[in-house]
Amino acid sequence: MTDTGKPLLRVLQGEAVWPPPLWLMRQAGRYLPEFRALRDQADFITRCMTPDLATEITLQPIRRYAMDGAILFSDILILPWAMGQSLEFVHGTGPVLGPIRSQTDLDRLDPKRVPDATAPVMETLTRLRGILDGPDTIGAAQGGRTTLLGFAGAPFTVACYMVEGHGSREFEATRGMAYADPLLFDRLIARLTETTADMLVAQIDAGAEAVMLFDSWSGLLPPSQFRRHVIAPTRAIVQEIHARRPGVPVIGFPRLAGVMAAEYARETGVRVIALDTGADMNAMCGLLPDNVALQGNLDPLLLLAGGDAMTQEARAIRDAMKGRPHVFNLGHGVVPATPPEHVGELVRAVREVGP
Ligand SMILES: Cc1c2[nH]c(c1CCC(=O)O)Cc1[nH]c(c(CCC(=O)O)c1C)Cc1[nH]c(c(CCC(=O)O)c1C)Cc1[nH]c(c(C)c1CCC(=O)O)C2
Repeated sequence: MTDTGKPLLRVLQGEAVWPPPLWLMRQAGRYLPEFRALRDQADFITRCMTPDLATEITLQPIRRYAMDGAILFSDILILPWAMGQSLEFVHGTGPVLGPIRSQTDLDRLDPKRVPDATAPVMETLTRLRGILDGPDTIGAAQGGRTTLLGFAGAPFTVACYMVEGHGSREFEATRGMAYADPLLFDRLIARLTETTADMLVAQIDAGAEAVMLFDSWSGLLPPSQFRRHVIAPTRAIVQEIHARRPGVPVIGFPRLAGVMAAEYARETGVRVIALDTGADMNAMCGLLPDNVALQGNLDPLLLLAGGDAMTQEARAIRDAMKGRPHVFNLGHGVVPATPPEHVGELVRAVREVGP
């Protein structure tokens, strides 16, 4: 099958496809027993940096559910780690980093390290693309339908973890720094903008057919800060990718951005906007240019609950988007307690079209 035959890639390029292609954020993860089995073999960073393991983990949900998209198994915090920031994933706590609070801290980071440090990630993408499009593996079993997605965190969300040094609900140290030392914060965002664009171009060269920018905490910012730290750097990254690798779609996920999501979609140049659970997809359609595709947005907790309520809501989202370029997905990641059978039911419900 040629590239243009992949349903997800067609939608990412602006075409309406029925029924819509689907994949799920965090589709490779703790809810899968086969993921938990590999989890004991190595710590999280080692799993991301070992092509054998990262390739296998990426493919687990593709084997089970024949998803239309395979998203690279990695993390948004691999970029600061590759620049030299200390990073550890602590069981039960999440990521812990040596916080960046001064120009001296920022100067210690070295963007020149990124290509070497992320070489195993690129190797993983190249292997995945070979398998997904290859003749005698799961690629063939699924008719080569699966699109390979690369990703990065968007600068603001990555800066949240870099400055705070750990996860948070409010990221007060980060948002405080943006006001108290705007030049330092701008320099951090600028450094992330450049390194993120370079890393995504490298992911495309290694085999990614589209890339996604996760801006999970963009919704914490008021409009003026949202324009400065979310829209402007995202636009710069999208322009750089489009200039250097024309035609490769970028998916943007400005989580919790509310009404600012419309301005984001218009101003950044993303081909696809991923909407969170709280967004009204229909209302958003009216605010978007016709050539911007939508992705989303079933509540991950409805997937956890399963049953008729889930399949009905999934079909309602799907049917409301009929005729528009739409990628079916969740509004945020699969939660770890989700029964894998519910994912199977969801995939069947979205793919079954009535007479
Ligand atoms: C904010 C953020 C991070 N990472 C990511 C985001 C943006 C999306 C979102 O808002 O969820 C993105 C991400 N993280 C991971 C992927 C892989 C691809 C996928 O399956 O979606 C992607 C795309 C793997 C992961 N990243 C992480 C795990 C769990 C690691 C484990 O326990 O094995 C996985 C599968 C760890 C991680 N990584 C991060 C946190 C806060 C944590 C700890 C919380 C948690 O455990 O869920 C940072």
